[in-house]
Amino acid sequence: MSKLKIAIQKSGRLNEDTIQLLKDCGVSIENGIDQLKATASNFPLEVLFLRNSDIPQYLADGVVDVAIIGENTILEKNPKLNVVEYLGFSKCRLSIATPKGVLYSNIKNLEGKKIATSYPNTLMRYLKENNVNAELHEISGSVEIAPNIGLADAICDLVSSGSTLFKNGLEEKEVILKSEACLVVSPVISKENQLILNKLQFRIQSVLRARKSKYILLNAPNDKIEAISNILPVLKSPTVLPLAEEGWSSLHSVIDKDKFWEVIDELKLNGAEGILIVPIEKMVF
Ligand SMILES: Nc1ncnc2c1ncn2[C@@H]1O[C@H](COP(=O)(O)OP(=O)(O)OP(=O)(O)O)[C@@H](O)[C@H]1O
Ligand SMILES: O=P(O)(O)OC[C@H]1O[C@H](OP(=O)(O)OP(=O)(O)O)[C@H](O)[C@@H]1O
Ligand SMILES: [Mg+2]
Repeated sequence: MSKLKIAIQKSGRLNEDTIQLLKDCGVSIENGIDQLKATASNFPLEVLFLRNSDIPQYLADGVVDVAIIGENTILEKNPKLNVVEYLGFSKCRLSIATPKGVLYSNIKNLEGKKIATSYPNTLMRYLKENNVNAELHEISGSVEIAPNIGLADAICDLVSSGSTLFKNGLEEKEVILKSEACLVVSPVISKENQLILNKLQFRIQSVLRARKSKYILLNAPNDKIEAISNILPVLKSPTVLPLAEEGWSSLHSVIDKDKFWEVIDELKLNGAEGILIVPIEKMVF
């Protein structure tokens, strides 16, 4: 039977969350520490542990069928590749930064300047769109040091908390793109493996949906059920079950995990009691 070949990062920022996602999808992969290839024991999947920068080419050539990788790497190496799912982790942005205090009102200020970056293609595209000519210096890491050693006037690199910029006396001036981990498919995936990918993607979607949601249970007087149902930011109308105590019911529903705190006071004002919020493992539609 055919196996879907998936590329994931060998080690680094994406590795742990990627393996956790596959685990949450019920896919068990056991690889020794130095092993670069592993086979799932309970799903037709072969996992290749690779360097991020090599993955776009392997996708284009069909050496792997699919990959979990930062969208920033795809946009830099091969923007034509097809992103089929955003995965909600490794969120960061690609930004232009200059030394603190340097005046900067817009991208035109970079005309004729030197910019150090690990993202020359993405940056060049952005500069071209804005009709700016600048000199790019490609560096593979520690880009933030470039202005301090006189190598560049500005940098273009990934930012998340901003602490690397801060530590190097730099200020973020312009966001070029926002990125997160995503699922990317090879343009030459076989029909057979596309069917396996559909199954994996269905599982991923169920896991991601569950991560965004919580299950809410609360007790309420019967005459308040309608008011409370109207407040709850739910997918469908809640399940209402009678309590042993006359005139009271229990309401159950699924809510967006970020919206709960916005409505808690209103729920209480409308008589909700004994509110429980519990995690959901999978949400299958
Ligand atoms: N500070 C950050 N916060 C959140 N996500 C980040 C951050 N830095 C990088 N990322 C994301 O994680 C991905 C992997 O980054 P990492 O530094 O682990 O690998 P790399 O050095 O780019 O690649 P390679 O696997 O080739 O060594 C990046 O492409 C980006 O999508
Ligand atoms: O805004 P922050 O939270 O400080 O994160 C930004 C830093 O994180 C990444 O580097 P990483 O730590 O992955 O090191 P690397 O350059 O060796 O990949 C990125 O290249 C920045 O330097
Ligand atoms: Mg990095």
